[in-house]
Amino acid sequence: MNATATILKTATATAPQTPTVSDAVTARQPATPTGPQALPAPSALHAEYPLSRALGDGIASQRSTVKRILSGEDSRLLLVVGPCSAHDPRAVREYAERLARLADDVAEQILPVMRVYVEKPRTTVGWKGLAYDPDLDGRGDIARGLALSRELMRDVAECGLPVATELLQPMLAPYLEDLLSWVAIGARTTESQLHRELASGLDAAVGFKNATHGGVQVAVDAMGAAAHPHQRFAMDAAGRPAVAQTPGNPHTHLVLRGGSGEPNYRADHVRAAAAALESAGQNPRLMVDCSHANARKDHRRQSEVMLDVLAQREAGNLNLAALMLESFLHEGKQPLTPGALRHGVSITDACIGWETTERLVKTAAERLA
Ligand SMILES: O=C[C@H](O)[C@H](O)COP(=O)(O)O
Ligand SMILES: C=C(OP(=O)(O)O)C(=O)O
Repeated sequence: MNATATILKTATATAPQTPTVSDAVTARQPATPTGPQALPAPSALHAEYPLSRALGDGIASQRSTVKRILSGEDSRLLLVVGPCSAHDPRAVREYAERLARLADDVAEQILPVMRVYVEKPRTTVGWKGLAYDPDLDGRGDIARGLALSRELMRDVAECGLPVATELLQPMLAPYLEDLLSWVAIGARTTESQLHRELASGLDAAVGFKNATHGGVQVAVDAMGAAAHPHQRFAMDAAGRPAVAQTPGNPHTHLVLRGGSGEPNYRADHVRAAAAALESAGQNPRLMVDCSHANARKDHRRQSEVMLDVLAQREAGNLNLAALMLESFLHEGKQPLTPGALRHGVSITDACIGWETTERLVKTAAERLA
């Protein structure tokens, strides 16, 4: 019996109702070790899903627009928006089409960048994202996950939207990084030297989140580390282990996401964070993540956070350069129950639905006009 069969059988035996993938993951028995299985090299995936010259130029220009907003040369608001995780490419494409239309409507005030998050960092265990487990069944077909992720990001970029993702597994970056206009290093990895080194070699702007317990200094330190050149362990385009020399990335910023269930988006938090950045000689312009601990894990509170931040901006605090929203076609979240998934609903963190998103983004554009 292979490992998949063991996982599902265990879950069925222990759970009286339909097993979810999370059940399967938590009920997992020690897997029989198998030898490593080969993955395609980054160059193979690039050849299968190439970037046209026009798309490559478009992404280069989107990256520099993002950087200009973060440095204050462009006074628009950067808005990283989209599903918590991209579990269903069809629903993500549908969302991208809607967002691309909305982006045109608000282009004078806001630059929407779409979340296409194909890796999820987990607090303990759980589904880890499209790149790891595209079939949502715990088998972990990473080769297929990488291909679907690249194809999906390319399709989103083809809609004219800049693409954002969290980079979690440094080995995954060479497969996707040419498609990215903005990158997050998440709250669980901002303190990691590997992720700081990774950020130091990226051409896209990088947001470092404050730690899950709320500490902001780790992100300030991360910005300093990422601005430096590094020699890092890497994988070359042919998939061979290599030493990469990174140039250092001066285009990084802080993301306030709240910590230990407490928000940190209010004016006093923003002032304190900007002061910490300035005293470290770093860019004080930052992003507020309206979700996660800033919304106390309640997606309905994202609007409240966004409106508060807009009011701070109207009051003159231009350090508030960017916002993040977790939003999908439909509101809320659902358990990962194979065969019973609702279209366009998150299977990780709860999201606001499309109508609320559209209303909020249009309201923001009117207020910023
Ligand atoms: O954004 C997503 C989640 O907050 C993050 O991946 C952690 O999720 P978990 O606590 O459900 O594992
Ligand atoms: C995992 C995420 O955020 P954080 O690192 O803030 O938990 C996310 O934005 O998907």
